[in-house]
Amino acid sequence: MVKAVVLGAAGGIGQPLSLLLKTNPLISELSLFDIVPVVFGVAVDLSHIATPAKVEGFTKDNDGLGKALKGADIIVIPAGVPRKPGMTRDDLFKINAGIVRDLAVAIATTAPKAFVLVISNPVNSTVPIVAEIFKQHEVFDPKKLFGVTTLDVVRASTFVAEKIGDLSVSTAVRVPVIGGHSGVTIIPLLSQSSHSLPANITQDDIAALTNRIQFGGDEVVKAKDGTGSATLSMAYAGAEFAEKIIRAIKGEVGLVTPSFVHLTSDKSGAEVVKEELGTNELEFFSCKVQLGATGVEKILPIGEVSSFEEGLIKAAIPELKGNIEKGTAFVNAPKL
Ligand SMILES: NC(=O)c1ccc[n+]([C@@H]2O[C@H](COP(=O)([O-])OP(=O)(O)OC[C@H]3O[C@@H](n4cnc5c(N)ncnc54)[C@H](O)[C@@H]3O)[C@@H](O)[C@H]2O)c1
Ligand SMILES: O=C(O)C[C@H](O)C(=O)O
Repeated sequence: MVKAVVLGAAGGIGQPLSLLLKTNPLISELSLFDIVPVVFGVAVDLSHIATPAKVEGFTKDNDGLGKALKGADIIVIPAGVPRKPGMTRDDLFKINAGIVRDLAVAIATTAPKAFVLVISNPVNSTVPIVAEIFKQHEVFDPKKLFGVTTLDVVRASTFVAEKIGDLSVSTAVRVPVIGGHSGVTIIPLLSQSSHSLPANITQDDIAALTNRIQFGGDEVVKAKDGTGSATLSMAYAGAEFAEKIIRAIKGEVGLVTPSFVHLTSDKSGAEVVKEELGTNELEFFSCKVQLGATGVEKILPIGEVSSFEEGLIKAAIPELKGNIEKGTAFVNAPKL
């Protein structure tokens, strides 16, 4: 029995993500929470699909959030505002930081043992916010908190397959994307791609491909022209990541995926990554993570990278550090 919860379930990501989770036969209960009442309609609509999950919708009324979260195994958070053209993900902090903080408080008090998957931007800051709230409530388990960076991985697979000239290989293409989830903090390791790029590819092509993966979100924001950012591809990526977590909970071994996780100081493998990065100053980093039934089983080394990628890593560290500290300070700043 697996209970999954979507917070922000009536939104652009929330609705298709809830649809994909409803079609996942591993989920037995699906609770949908949003602040807008259309979430009830979304839940009724999905409840007619002939798959095992029992679906229910909740708003804030009558402690809906508490009821939605009760007994949750996995909680996915796409609640919050999306970008418009000209905005950075950090520009969303002002609104989304408070939304994510309040949801984290509810999780800490109602479902502290659940796996928490954060989609709301800016991920580099919202994940630290959740961690700090959990620390304050003494329920922080770094193995169970994930920033969802899967869309970067999905984009990398697609764009590499396009370069190869065969989209049919895209689901098999594996490109680790590490770092964070915004602009230069998104670090695709094309040198570690499971599928070789065409032999005639130049360093300029690699730089252009890297840039497209780093700024793929902007491509969608521009195309949607003021009406939002990636929703459908994000729902696909979120459902894929959630499925991996659920399969791991159910005992499947050997699942590896990049995710923005806490670099704990235990023997999880984080020490090796810190050494590779040449800094102890990052509390979070998107790493290749080996999943187990209790969450992050092992953080895998970054491994061998090209000198171009080494430059990307160096360039990402200061921005990532600032984003993480901003999230942490938001929770811990003294109240005046
Ligand atoms: N991690 C990623 O790769 C990634 C990809 C795409 C979008 N995003 C982010 O996901 C977020 C959502 O994007 P969207 O396009 O679905 O936006 P949206 O505006 O379409 O939907 C957001 C939903 O959140 C709900 N909401 C707002 N406050 C809430 C609260 N306190 N509790 C519960 N629900 C609440 C809204 O009512 C709305 O239904 C944005 O911050 C966006 O930047 C992240
Ligand atoms: O670009 C955005 O703001 C949404 C998301 O983070 C994305 O990568 O598509």
